Amino acid sequence: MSNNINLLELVSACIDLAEQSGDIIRDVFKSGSLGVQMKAEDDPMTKADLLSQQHIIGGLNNVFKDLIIVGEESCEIPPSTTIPNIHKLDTQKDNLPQQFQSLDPKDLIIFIDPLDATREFTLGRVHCVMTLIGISFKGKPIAGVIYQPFVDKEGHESTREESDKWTGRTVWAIVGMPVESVQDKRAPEDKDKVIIVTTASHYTQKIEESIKKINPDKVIKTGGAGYKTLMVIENRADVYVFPSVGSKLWDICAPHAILLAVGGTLTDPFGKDILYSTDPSLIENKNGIVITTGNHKKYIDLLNK
Ligand SMILES: Nc1ncnc2c1ncn2[C@@H]1O[C@H](COP(=O)(O)O)[C@@H](OP(=O)(O)O)[C@H]1O
Ligand SMILES: [Mg+2]
Ligand SMILES: [Mg+2]
Ligand SMILES: [Mg+2]
Repeated sequence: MSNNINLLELVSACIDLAEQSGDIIRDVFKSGSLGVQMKAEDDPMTKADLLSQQHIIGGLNNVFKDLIIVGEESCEIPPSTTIPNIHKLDTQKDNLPQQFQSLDPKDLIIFIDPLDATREFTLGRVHCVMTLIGISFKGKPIAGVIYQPFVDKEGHESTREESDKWTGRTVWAIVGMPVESVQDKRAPEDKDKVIIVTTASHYTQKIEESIKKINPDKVIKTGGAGYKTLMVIENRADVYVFPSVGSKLWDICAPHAILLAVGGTLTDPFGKDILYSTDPSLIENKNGIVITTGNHKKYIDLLNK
C-alpha cells in the first residue's frame, strides 16, 4: 500500500503539534524549573526542548508512516497517544500545487527545532523563542511551520508581567501558495536605512568584520534563527548575517521555506545554496548563512570584497 503524503495534511499536523508544543514550553517556563543541561559550551538544552521534540515526533509518527525526521535533540521518543489534526488546512485544498498532493515519504525530510533560541529562553528573553518544523523535498525546503509561544496572535511582544497576552502566533507557508499571517512591519523612521540582524548569543570577530563590510545604518543583535529570519521576512531588517559555524539545518529549514514563499533568498556567505540532507557532515551550516528578501547579490558581493 502506498504511504504517499498530501503536503497540506502534513503541514496541518505540524501546525497542530507545534501549537501544542507551545503549551508545553509556556508551562515549563512558568514553572520556573527549566532543567538546563549544557550539551556543549554555548549550547544549552532545557526540559522544554526535550518535551517539545518528543511531543512533535510522537504525534507525527502516529499518523504518517515512513517519515524521515531529523530533530535537534538526541532523545528517545516515548509512546504517544497524540493524534494531530490533519484537516486544519482543508479550506486551502484548491491552492495546493499539484506536485505536492501525493509525495513519496522517501523524498521528504522533516527538520525539527523543538525550541529555537534556548539560550535566550534560559535568560528570560522569551519573545524570540520558537518551535520550528521544516519540510524539505529532494533537498529543498517546500514548507515551514513556526510557532512563537511568548507573543500574541499578531506577534506583539509583552513582558512576563503581561503573560496573559502570550496567546501565541503561528506562521506557516508552502512554497507556491499565498502566505497569510506575515506583515510589513518596517518602522517609518527606518524606511531608507540598511538594517542588519545577527546573533546575540554567538557573536564572533568574523561577524564583526562582515558587518563592517556592509556598513549598515543599524545592527540588531537578538536570539533565534527563526526569529531573525522572521524579522527579515516582515521587513524589520534587510539582511540576517551569520557568517560563522553553529547553525544547523533544523534552525533554518522552516524559516527558509517561509522565506522562499515570500520571494526571499537564503544562501551561505559565498552565495551557495544549502542542501537539505540527512548526511551528518551537512547538518551544520559550516560557512554560515545570509538571508534577505531583496538585493541578495549586493550583500554577498559586499561580504566577499
Ligand atoms: N556557536 C554555536 N554553538 C551552538 N549552537 C549555535 C552556535 N551558533 C548558533 N547556534 C544555534 O543557532 C540557533 C540560533 O542561535 P542564535 O540565537 O545565537 O542566533 C540556536 O539554536 P537553538 O537555540 O535551537 O539551539 C543555536 O543553537
Ligand atoms: Mg539547541
Ligand atoms: Mg535553533
Ligand atoms: Mg533548538
